[in-house]
Amino acid sequence: SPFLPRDVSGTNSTNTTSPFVYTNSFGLNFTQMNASLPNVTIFATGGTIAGTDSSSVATSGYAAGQLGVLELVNAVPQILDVANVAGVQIANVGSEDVTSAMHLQMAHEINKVVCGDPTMSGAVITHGTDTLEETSFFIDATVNCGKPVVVVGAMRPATAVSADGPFNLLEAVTVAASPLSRNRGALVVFNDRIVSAYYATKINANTLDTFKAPEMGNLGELISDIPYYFYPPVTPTGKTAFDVSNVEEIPRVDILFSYQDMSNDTLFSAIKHGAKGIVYAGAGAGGVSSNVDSAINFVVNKHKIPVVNSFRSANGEVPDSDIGNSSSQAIRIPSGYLNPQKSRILLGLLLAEKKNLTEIRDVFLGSTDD
Ligand SMILES: NC(=O)C[C@H](N)C(=O)O
Repeated sequence: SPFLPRDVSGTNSTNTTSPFVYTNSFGLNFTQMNASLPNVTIFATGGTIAGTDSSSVATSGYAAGQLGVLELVNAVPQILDVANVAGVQIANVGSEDVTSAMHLQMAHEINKVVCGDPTMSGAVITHGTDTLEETSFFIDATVNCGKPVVVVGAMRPATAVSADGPFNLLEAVTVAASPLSRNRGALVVFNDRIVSAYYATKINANTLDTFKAPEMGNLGELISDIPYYFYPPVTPTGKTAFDVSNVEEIPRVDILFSYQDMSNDTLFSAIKHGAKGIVYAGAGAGGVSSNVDSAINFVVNKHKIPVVNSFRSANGEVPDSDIGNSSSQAIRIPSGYLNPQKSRILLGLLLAEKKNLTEIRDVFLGSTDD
C-alpha cells in the first residue's frame, strides 16, 4: 500500500496530494481535526480486515494484509463522526507473521504517542485474527496508562459481500474514543462484543462470532454503535503490568503440544535450538507423558529453564495441585487460566525482565485458584 501516513520513525509521508489536514506534535497525521471530537490513533498490522480477493464470496484463500490504514479508514466515513483519527502502519501481514519485535514496537509507540499525549483518547490496533489474542495480551500487559487500546480484526476480507471489517473498525474506534472504556486494560472488540484482551481467545477458525472469553464472559457490547458496559472498570485477577520502555528483545519461548506417545525429543530439541522458556499445551489440566514429565524436571533443574504447564483443551485452568509440584525437586509452573499462547507471551515478558524460576512461578500462580 502507498499509504503510510506516518512511518514509525516519525517521518511524514511525502505524498504531494496529501489527504491530511493536521499534523500533531508527535508527527501523527489526521484526515480531519474537529475540536469537538476525541482523537484516536489506529495502528495497522494487516490481517483479513485489510485483505482482498477477486471473488466477493471468498472467505478463504484470499490475500491478507493488502489495504493500508488510510484505505481502511476511508472505507468507513462514519468513523469521522466519532473521532479524529491518525494512522500508523506498523506492518501489513497475515497475523501468523506478526512478531514480538512488532509487539515491542507497538507498545513503545502507544506508550509514547497515546499515553504520552493528553489530547489522545485511545488507540486501535487492526490485526489478523489468527494470533490476535497474543498481541492483545502483550499490549494489555505493557500499556497501562488507563487509556483504552482496542484490538480489532475481521473474518471476511474487505472485498467480501457483507464484510465484517468496516463495522468492526467503527465499533473499535468508538470504544477507543469513549471515556467509559478507561481503566479496563486492552480490549478486543469484535462482532458487537467487548471482551477483555487478557482473556479473549479465538474460538472458531472460520465464523464471524469468534472472539470470546468463554468462562469470563463479555465486558460489554455495542448496539447501534453505542457501547454499553455490563460492569464498572475491572482488572483481571492475575494480571501483571510490565514496563517495557527499556526492553529491546523478547527471549524465545516455544510451545509444545502434548499427545499420546509423546517422547521427550521435542523438549530437548527446543532447548538445543535456543528456547529460553517452554510452554506445554498439556492434556487435560496440564498433563504430559511420564517421560516428558521426567525430562521437564531434568531441564528445569539442570538448565534453570522455566517450563509452564498449560492446557490443550479449549477452556479451563491448570491449578498448581495438578502438575506434580510436591513430588518433584524442580520448580514447576502451572498456567492457571492462561492458555498456551497467552502463557507464552507472559513467560517471554518475565524472561525479558530476567525473573528467576520462583518469581516466574509466583506470577503464574496469580492466575490459578490455589
Ligand atoms: N481472519 C483473519 O484475520 C485471518 C488471517 N489469516 C490473519 O490472521 O491474518
